[in-house]
Amino acid sequence: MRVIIADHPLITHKLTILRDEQTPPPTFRLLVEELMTLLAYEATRDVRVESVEIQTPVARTTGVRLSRPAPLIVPILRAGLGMLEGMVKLLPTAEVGFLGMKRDEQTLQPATYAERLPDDLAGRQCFVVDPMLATGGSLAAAIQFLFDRGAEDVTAVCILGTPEGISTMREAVGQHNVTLVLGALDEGLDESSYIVPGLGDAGDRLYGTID
Ligand SMILES: O=P(O)(O)OC[C@H]1O[C@H](OP(=O)(O)OP(=O)(O)O)[C@H](O)[C@@H]1O
Ligand SMILES: O=c1cc[nH]c(=O)[nH]1
Ligand SMILES: [Mg+2]
Repeated sequence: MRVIIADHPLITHKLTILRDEQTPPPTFRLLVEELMTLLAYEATRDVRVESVEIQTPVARTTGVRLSRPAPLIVPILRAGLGMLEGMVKLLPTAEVGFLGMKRDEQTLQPATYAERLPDDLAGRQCFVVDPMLATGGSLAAAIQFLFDRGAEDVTAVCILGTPEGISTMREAVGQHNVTLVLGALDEGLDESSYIVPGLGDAGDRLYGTID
């Protein structure tokens, strides 16, 4: 598994506001979307393209367009939904699948409550988005859904990650072709397995506390 940690002052600047407990939900939502767009630049570096010939007002030239089949973006609900628009903006022809997952805060096991994915993902480039890679259980379970459908090329994008989450992912990924893009690598987990320093519960900060 290839791990890319974004190292850019604009990302760190936006992350600092995102982490601040005083930042209200409307600003938080905007920043999550903007950070996704910045991280998408790294995450789509190897997106598949094909040549296309066009006529400019001056000359004929060869450019590229996104190859078919279109890439698949999979946000992990709830919090991943906050990143979807930022990714779709850069990949407007992409299709979108959904996974709904909730980490049990006692056992730390992810429970899947929604799944809407194409049956066959062979040959599709897949992009999974979720702001938080904590223990790694949720993201590992999510990419297993994709492997089970034949996906061979998966890029996961998280705003924050931990060394523990990366280890879990390495084990889950094995020899599959997976790239993990992080906005920042944080210190680790606290006694409740929240990311430190982190930003708290991303889903709650985006959409409110519902449990
Ligand atoms: O790496 P893990 O230890 O599995 O934790 C990370 C998961 O926890 C959060 O979702 P949560 O379960 O809080 O659901 P939510 O998005 O509905 O708030 C987050 O968005 C990840 O999906
Ligand atoms: O720090 C954390 C850990 C899991 N889920 C979150 O939303 N935040
Ligand atoms: Mg949550």
